[in-house]
Amino acid sequence: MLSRRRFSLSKPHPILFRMLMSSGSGSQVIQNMEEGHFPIHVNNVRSKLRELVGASTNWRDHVQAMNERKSLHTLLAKTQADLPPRKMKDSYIDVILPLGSQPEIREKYLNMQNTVRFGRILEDLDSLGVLICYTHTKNEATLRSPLSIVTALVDKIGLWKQHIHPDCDIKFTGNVSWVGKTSMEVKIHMLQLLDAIYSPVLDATFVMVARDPENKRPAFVNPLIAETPEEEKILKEGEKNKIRRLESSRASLLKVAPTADERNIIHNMFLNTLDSRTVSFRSRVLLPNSVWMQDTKLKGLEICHPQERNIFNRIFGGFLMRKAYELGWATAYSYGNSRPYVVAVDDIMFQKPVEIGSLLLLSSQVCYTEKNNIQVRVHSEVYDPDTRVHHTTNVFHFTFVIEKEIPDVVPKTYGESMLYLDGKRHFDSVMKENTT
Ligand SMILES: CCCCCCCCCCCCCC(=O)SCCNC(=O)CCNC(=O)[C@H](O)C(C)(C)COP(=O)(O)OP(=O)(O)OC[C@H]1O[C@@H](n2cnc3c(N)ncnc32)[C@H](O)[C@@H]1OP(=O)(O)O
Repeated sequence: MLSRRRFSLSKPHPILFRMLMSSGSGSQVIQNMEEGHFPIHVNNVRSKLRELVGASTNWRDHVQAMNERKSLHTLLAKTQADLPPRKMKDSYIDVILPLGSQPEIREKYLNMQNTVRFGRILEDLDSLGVLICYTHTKNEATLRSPLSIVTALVDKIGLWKQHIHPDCDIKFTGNVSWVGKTSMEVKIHMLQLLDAIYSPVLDATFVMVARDPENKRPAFVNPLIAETPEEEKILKEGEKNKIRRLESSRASLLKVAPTADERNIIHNMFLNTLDSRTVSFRSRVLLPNSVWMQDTKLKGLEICHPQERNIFNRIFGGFLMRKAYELGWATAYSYGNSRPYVVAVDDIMFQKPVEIGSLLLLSSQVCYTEKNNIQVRVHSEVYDPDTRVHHTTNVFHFTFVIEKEIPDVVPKTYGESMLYLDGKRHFDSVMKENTT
């Protein structure tokens, strides 16, 4: 079988496009194009979402809009079996981001290196993932949806390309790929028009959760049925993904001790950094070409203004991802002294909603390095200055690559060693994914 090496610093592999087209997602793309689906302009995704939940366009009307949503409680299903099953193609959506054909929208997406701001793409992926779920759960008989659909997890985003061109059209396609009782897995593909052909840029898997109109309790979503053996396989993969997520949560270093191999790695690093001139466990020295993990940190603060709200009057998940990504990118940049390129994003768990008005503290650090790869972890928490209480809202994991040699990051404390091992687990899973 061909190696699906998702990302390298070399030119994109021409075979990738054909592979995508021959995989489940690709044939879905062709099938739906043939069935005459018209793409939605990216600027219309948010307005569609606003209409679906009846969100206010002005902040001053948000309380009234939320009160109106309460009456939608009666539309919620009592059991999942009360809802009609849906097919994968029912939630299929094409969205166009016409950077090539509509130059006026480029500005928002442009970075200093004349490529596309990946943080903006994260925002679009998040809104699109939610719209796909609303399409899956749509009840033609009602204008408004009683569901509040929120992002629970960015399972993974793997990039096929190093550069995203700022002047070529982009297309997103996606559909619901697995359904639980109240949660939905969504797969999204992003392609860019180069030399008259759409080539893959990235693949993303999100998990969205449906809640009642007030976003207080979980709410049932329509079951999903497979129509073809290919779709059956996608459904089974979704089930496996759910099990994998549970297993990795059980094995979290916050809950259980590291494995024997991992303990060896940490102990060897500890021995390598003991000062041979003193007979002390406390005197530590860095090997050449390495950096203490504690010296790799960058921090940021965001005041969460209403402008960044989502349709449920909380802070938009895509905005949180953009801010975390940009801080993570700057962390990798200052660590490697050279422009980093994102390879993968994985396992971003949205643990708690961020309320409007919160002070959001972002803290980023390099937690693992291997060859010219940098694994960055960004922790975000909200802080209430009145009570001085902190709450973690998200942990973000980004994998970057740099075009030159970088120093090794070295943990000093036990806590940092756990961050190192967690970073290594994330990096290894990204690499495994890239080569299978
Ligand atoms: C107004 C103008 C605005 C303009 C437009 C703006 C842009 C448009 C914006 C559009 C909107 C953009 C979007 C935004 O901006 S959404 C904003 C970002 N996201 C959030 O704020 C979510 C914060 N987190 C939470 O609220 C809770 O943790 C949630 C609700 C997620 C879970 O809560 P809780 O833990 O209590 O849930 P439960 O125990 O009852 O389980 C319920 C189900 O959830 C499944 N589950 C849970 N966690 C995970 C996980 N990590 N991986 C996989 N699955 C997970 C679980 O298996 C179960 O599934 P099932 O077995 O039932 O199937």
